Amino acid sequence: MLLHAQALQWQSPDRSFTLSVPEFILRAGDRVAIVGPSGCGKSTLLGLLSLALRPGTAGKLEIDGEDVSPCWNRRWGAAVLGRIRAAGMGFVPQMSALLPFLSVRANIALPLDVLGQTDRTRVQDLAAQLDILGQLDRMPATLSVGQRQRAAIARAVVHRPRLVFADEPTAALHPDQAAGAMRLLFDQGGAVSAVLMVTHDGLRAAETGFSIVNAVPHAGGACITTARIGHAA
Ligand SMILES: Nc1ncnc2c1ncn2[C@@H]1O[C@H](COP(=O)(O)OP(=O)(O)OP(=O)(O)O)[C@@H](O)[C@H]1O
Repeated sequence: MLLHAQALQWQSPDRSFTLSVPEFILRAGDRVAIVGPSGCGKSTLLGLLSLALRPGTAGKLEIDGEDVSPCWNRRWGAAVLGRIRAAGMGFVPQMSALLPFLSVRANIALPLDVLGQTDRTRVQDLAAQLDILGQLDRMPATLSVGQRQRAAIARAVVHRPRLVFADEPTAALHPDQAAGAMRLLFDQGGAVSAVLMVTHDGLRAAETGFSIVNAVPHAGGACITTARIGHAA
């Protein structure tokens, strides 16, 4: 299993919202789309599973067979989590969050730089596939929202991570571009990687081949599990 979460919980600081994740499994080759109403905890789930948000004390999260839960409570933990993220994960944030002081090309290449990889043809290839070749040498502030979103998609997959997380990656795109971008995410890493996407476009996700998981909202929170798509342990 690439990722196995059990009994994870997250509570907002004011305790008004609790997300519970009884079980969530991503295996190599999985392509999963989370759908559900605004505010029900979809981004929070991505934050938890991508090691950006600290879960409550109970529960367990294994990445590639390694239990990372203890990292949250140890001094050395942040470095371990950082290494796992840098080498094995890619993330398309809801707001594209490109670094404003780097060109689009340098933004996309950033994960390669962090890992000490020098092959730049991949940056060019992804930019061509996402139709932003002409934007590579511009600064993020000069791009449209949709162009920035496509650059963020390229940055998330450029280092061929085994776990790709994407938070509404096509929200700002024209339907034709959205279809292409979703397909590109779907095709990333083939059978050795998993892609977990949050989207309000469940129809397109299903057409592309993603398995759909519904967040189940309830008073004061929501529950999200992959058990229902046949991944019970
Ligand atoms: N710091 C915070 N304090 C209080 N509530 C918070 C905080 N952070 C998040 N929440 C609550 O957590 C819930 C889940 O938010 P989240 O962003 O995960 O929802 P979402 O399903 O991704 O929404 P959307 O589809 O609108 O992006 C929301 O109801 C939000 O109000």
